[in-house]
Amino acid sequence: PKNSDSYDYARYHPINEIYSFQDMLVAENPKMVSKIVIGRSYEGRPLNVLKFSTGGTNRPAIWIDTGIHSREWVTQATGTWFAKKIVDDYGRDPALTAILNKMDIYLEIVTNPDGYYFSHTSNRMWRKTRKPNPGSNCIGVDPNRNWDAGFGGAGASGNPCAETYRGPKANSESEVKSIVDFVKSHGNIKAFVSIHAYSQMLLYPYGYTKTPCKDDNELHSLAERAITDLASLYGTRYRYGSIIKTIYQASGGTIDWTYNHGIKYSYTFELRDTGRYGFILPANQIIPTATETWLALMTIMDHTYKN
Ligand SMILES: CS(=N)(=N)C[C@@H](Cc1ccccc1)C(=O)O
Ligand SMILES: [Zn+2]
Repeated sequence: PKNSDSYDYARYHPINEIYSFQDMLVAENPKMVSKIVIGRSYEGRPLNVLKFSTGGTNRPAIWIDTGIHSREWVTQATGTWFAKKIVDDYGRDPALTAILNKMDIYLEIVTNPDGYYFSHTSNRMWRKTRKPNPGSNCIGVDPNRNWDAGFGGAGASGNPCAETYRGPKANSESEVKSIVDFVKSHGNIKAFVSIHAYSQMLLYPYGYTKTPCKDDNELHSLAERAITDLASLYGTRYRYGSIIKTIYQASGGTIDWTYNHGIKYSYTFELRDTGRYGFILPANQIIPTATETWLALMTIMDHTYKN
């Protein structure tokens, strides 16, 4: 594609096309968009983060990641659509413009590049990273069990062959450690949204314990508003609540760590669908999914901006 207008958002793209989309978007919007490489994957691919900023230094920020589970292809596609939406809506949509005049947005679209490449070339259903596990023939760690939050507890596996293998220790995966280091060095992130698929859920901490997080009430009512706004477009229905109560117990999850690190507005989305197509969501649902999810994301970002 020649530019970000001719890029086909209604199609799934291989990793090289997403990477060139990122460079295109930066080249087209040099004042607002920049690309930060926060680290490298196990196989050496750059971990690219797009930064959307209208000025200032180290402004309060919102983090969004997609594709940490590589087979959840609608999420990387949605992240690509979000990137274009942000540059298109700044200066046009009053709510987004107000947010970007005061806050920065960081967006990591291909959060597990090795897994994403492997899901295109070898195994469409690949979920984990692609780092070999010493002493095992099985490859990969579940990057949504590798965080230092209830690490190693119930809701993750110690078996390298399991899809939910937690890894030998917290932050063993560079794809995870790179985000941890970025969050720590930035120090001013106010909202952290990690986007998965599928199930149609909006989840908040905790996954590793039934004990409600201290902001449970606020996070619950914000989630309710967000999924109501999402449903307003096509009627897509989401369940919402804490991870452990809404989906299942899971330890070492991303947003449990970000929440415990002080980022109050920590959410995980599980996008479409509820199992008819599952991870193999038809490409004609990419744009509807991205568009309805944007409404919920805007609700969360607006609340963050106002609080
Ligand atoms: C279908 S799925 N794998 N995206 C579901 C996802 C649920 C979850 C979300 C947040 C924190 C912990 C767990 C997981 O098992 O990793
Ligand atoms: Zn997932």
